[in-house]
Amino acid sequence: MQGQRKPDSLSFDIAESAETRIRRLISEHPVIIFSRSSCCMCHAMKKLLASIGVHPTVIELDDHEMAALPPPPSEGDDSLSPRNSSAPAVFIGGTCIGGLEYLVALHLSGHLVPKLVQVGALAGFSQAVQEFCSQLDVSSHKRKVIESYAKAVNDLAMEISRKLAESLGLKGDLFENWPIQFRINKYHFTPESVGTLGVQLHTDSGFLTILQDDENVGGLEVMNNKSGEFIHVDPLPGTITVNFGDIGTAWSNGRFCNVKHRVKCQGATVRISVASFVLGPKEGPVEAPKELVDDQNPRLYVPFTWEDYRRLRLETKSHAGESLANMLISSQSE
Ligand SMILES: O=C(O)CCC(=O)C(=O)O
Ligand SMILES: [Fe+2]
Repeated sequence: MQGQRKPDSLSFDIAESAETRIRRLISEHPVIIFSRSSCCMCHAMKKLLASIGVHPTVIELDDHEMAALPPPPSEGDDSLSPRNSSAPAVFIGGTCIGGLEYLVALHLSGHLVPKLVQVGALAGFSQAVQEFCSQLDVSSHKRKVIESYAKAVNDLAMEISRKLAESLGLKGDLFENWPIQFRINKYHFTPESVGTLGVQLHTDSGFLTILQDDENVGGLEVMNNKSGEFIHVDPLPGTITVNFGDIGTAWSNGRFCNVKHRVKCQGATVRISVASFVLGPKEGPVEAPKELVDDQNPRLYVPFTWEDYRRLRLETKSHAGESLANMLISSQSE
């Protein structure tokens, strides 16, 4: 076996020197930590990276191999002590960052996350959140607040969606990569606005919405589909509102009801709400799972993508779910 097989990612070829092996591993993994076994500093580094959504490769080395690690760039922060050769070291995008102190310092300076984005180590929603923050040029404190809010809402949305699917007898991570879009609504209501609509009657176009409504100022009204009457959703601090959108109705083969709602001004004041929309599948069409289709429940909608559906809503200016009728199988066979 010696020297014949090309070593795969984490394997160790006896013919490779410690230096060659380390160089190879550094080049193959965007984020990698070298550490002696059971090191609490390595654990702390892993925890810090995991809190940002990055799960580094960790390689355990013996003392001799640790000494062969390349040093961090010399222009590092002079206030930090030089790296101890037996302490763990993290490499990002092929560059040695150094030990725990250096990693924390990089994070506190706000440079860690952009570096992780740059080397492609942040996946899915984490990357989207980082790019969103970079466009707004927000401070590192605000970036952390947005990051933790996005992560909490993302986790909650996935948990609620999973439970809803379970309630229909479906298992698995069915909504794993479905994008989530955030919207912050700020209403500047004046005395003249009282009684007028801040948001016209609509359904949300996606699968599910998590709405964190203003804790003090009411105005959200939900329509009862049967009677056409409006129900006031009064502010209740510490709670969120969850409703289905059009994709929810199509995906569930008509079992989940998209909710018509609006916002009416109740007083001259500023009102703020944060809506997080679980849209639809990232790739491929929205389609009711086969378990939701049988003789009693024939398939209602043709497969369609969220983007196409959204375009149709915009083009036809139909905001309250009317476009779903165009997607009915019965309407297409006429
Ligand atoms: O501001 C609200 O309470 C509701 C906002 C809303 O319905 C939306 O953003 O889709
Ligand atoms: Fe809405």
